[in-house]
Amino acid sequence: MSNLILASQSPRRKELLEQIQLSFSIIGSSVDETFSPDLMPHEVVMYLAKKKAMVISNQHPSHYVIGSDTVVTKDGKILGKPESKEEAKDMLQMLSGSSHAVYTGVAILHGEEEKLFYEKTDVTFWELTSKEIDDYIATEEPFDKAGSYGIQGIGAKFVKEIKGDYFSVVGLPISRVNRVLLEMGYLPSE
Ligand SMILES: Cc1cn([C@H]2C[C@H](O)[C@@H](COP(=O)(O)OP(=O)(O)OP(=O)(O)O)O2)c(=O)[nH]c1=O
Repeated sequence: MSNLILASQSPRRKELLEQIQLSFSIIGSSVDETFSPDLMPHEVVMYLAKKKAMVISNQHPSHYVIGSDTVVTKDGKILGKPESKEEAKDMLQMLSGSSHAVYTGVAILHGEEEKLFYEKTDVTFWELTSKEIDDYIATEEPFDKAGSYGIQGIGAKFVKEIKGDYFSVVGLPISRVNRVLLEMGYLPSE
């Protein structure tokens, strides 16, 4: 087993980490993703990232374990994954014709050592018609994604502008993950 573990069930996070040619194992971590309403968005994503990583790190303390979490924020509201078509529609209507922020938190745990960080990316959407939103929801792409869209998929056509790390919007800020692994003294091994 590789000494690097991605604690995630997200196919996107797997693809992103593969993109930078790190060798790693995957152990999905399912945790209760509820959080205190007093937390700020950056605190939420780091808290949940750590929770996901911790479950796996406790079982593999000699490994470097990466956990991550992504949310969208708009007008002070934190948007996670939609649970229904109605919720997806509400979220996309909220995002239409304006800017929102995408926060991705990352936790890298190595025994007692821990690094937590987050990236904030600003995304601006074109004005969307009700039909565009309905047609998009019918593709089912929104359902496993924070904010009800995927910038890497059909949702790309809604995006007018982005400021910050694209990969963080997809679910993992890979260049920063790589930097932090180096800082922690991570050396790849098979
Ligand atoms: C905004 C946006 C989010 N997303 C995804 C990234 C995350 O996978 C998902 C947010 O849910 P998360 O709870 O962060 O992650 P997950 O449940 O998919 O995976 P795991 O907890 O096992 O690591 O939304 C996109 O794929 N594209 C986008 O443009």
